[in-house]
Amino acid sequence: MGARTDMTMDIEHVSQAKVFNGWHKQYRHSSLVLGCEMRFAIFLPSCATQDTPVPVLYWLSGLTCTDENFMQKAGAFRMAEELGIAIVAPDTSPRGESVPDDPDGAYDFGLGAGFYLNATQAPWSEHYHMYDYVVNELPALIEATFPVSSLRSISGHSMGGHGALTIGIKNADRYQSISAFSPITNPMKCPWGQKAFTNYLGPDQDTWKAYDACSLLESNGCALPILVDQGDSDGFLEEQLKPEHLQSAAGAAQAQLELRMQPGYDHSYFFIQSFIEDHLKFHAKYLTQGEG
Ligand SMILES: N[C@@H](CCC(=O)N[C@@H](CS)C(=O)NCC(=O)O)C(=O)O
Repeated sequence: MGARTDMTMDIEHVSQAKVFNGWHKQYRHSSLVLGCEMRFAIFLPSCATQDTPVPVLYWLSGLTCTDENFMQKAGAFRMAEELGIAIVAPDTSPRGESVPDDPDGAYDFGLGAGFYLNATQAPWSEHYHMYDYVVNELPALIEATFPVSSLRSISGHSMGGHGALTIGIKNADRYQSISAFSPITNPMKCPWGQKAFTNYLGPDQDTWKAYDACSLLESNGCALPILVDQGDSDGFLEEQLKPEHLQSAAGAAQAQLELRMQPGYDHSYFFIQSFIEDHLKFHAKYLTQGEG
């Protein structure tokens, strides 16, 4: 079944399940900015109606993920229902047979690894526009289709933590608050980021700064509150994630960053599940209680 929106786009209902009195639903739609079919998931708390629209937390997942990892593993719905917050989880890259992938099939580039940027280099530049998708196209579709308000916050994990930080820092007028679990904080200085940026953006590192949270803090500062949780037993911590770089950049920019190192936790959704309620309550302060 297709529900026609104001945006002359059809969205196709894929699945739904009642959870903690709210609803988890998946949809497929044709993305204009990505040039392919995309699937996303939404959790709608039971209080969401046309008369009482709810704010939305956008969740950006990490390498290899789809809309399903967070929704199935994070354990977020009991608290999202209690707080009256919708959660939207997009996919992590454009998808489909016409979308190019890493030539060696590696997990850290191409499909499942869109890095929430707009690629400028062929062949990636035809479809890989996850920045525009997350910032503009998806919220417009969500707000035209569901009983939600235009109050938004953004969070994510690993590559998605990089996405949440960079998108939030660059669009402080569109979001209320930013959080991240185990984010890639300084992609210009780590192997995952250097591989992705070289391929998607080309060799000129000046163009990389627009998608590097530490560079963006240096050039833009950040007016929004930021919460970051990082496990100290995360196998990617030193080589890829570098939270100390974010802390220095935030300090220099006088940004409101709370970085919490969590002893014994790794990079998995067990870690996210352990602290997701803190992140939901953090965002609720700015989404539903007018702080900020
Ligand atoms: N060793 C992993 C690396 C990728 C990875 O750790 N992905 C993280 C995000 S960076 C994730 O959330 N994986 C999916 C999950 O745990 O559900 C693999 O090859 O799949």
